[in-house]
Amino acid sequence: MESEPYHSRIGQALVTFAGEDLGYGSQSGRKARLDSVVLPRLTLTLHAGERVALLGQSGSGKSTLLVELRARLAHQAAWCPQHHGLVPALAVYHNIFMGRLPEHSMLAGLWNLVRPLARPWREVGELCALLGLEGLERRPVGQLSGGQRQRVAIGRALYQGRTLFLGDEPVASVDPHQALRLLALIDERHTTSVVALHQRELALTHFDRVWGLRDGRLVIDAPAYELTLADLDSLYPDAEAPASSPGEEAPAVMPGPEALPCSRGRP
Ligand SMILES: Nc1ncnc2c1ncn2[C@@H]1O[C@H](COP(=O)(O)OP(=O)(O)OP(=O)(O)O)[C@@H](O)[C@H]1O
Repeated sequence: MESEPYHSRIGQALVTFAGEDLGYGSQSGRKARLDSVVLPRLTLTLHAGERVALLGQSGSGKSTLLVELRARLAHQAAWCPQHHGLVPALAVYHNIFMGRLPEHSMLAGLWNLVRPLARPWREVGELCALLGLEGLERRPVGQLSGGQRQRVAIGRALYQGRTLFLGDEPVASVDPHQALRLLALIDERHTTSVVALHQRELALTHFDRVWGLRDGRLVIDAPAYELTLADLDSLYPDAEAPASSPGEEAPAVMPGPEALPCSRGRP
């Protein structure tokens, strides 16, 4: 994937965690309290120009880290969440258009719901063509396949037009060829990205840097060219464990209404 050597693309630090606790808590008045720490004493830096693969087994804290990055990067970052956050009853066009909703007036937003505006219609159509969604612009998202929905969610993030991309498993439901094409599209339109994924090979071949989480710790923070698949295997201690018995499912992560991602500095 290399267009320009990694080191020459790296710019200034965009976000630094210096021994901070990341986890979930609650808000009382203006005070945030951290009730459960997922990533204690996290130390890492994201630099401009880096393409980072974020790995770790389920529950290791990838989403927790991404949500905190998003909070710190505010409007610089396009966001593609794990569960897509699409509105099933609305058409593909409207779901992608929502990426820029905050930039439009309330009236333009409402008008566009009834009758798409010419310019966004053209822009979204172009994006749909790139994403392999051409001809589906008017179809409600609830009538799409899982992979198509995933591409709509990526389309909405691309439509935000930011320089930085944060994706929580954005290529989990597509085939390996599509995954490569989508990652290339994300790279083309963003100078910096952090992408959670489970495809270890992709992490090594497509990204500059790998962050690996295990047992609440960042155990890998290294350039991809220094790593091997065996290094990444060490992030998945359960890989050899016997499969769970039928009917025994991993607990779903269901954030309670009062639980808020938050962090606590620890100098
Ligand atoms: N809202 C919340 N409140 C409290 N704990 C939470 C909340 N969301 C997640 N957790 C816990 O934080 C830990 C890390 O979860 P997180 O979703 O960050 O993991 P993940 O690596 O993204 O997992 P997956 O690959 O399954 O998406 C888990 O133990 C989870 O149960």
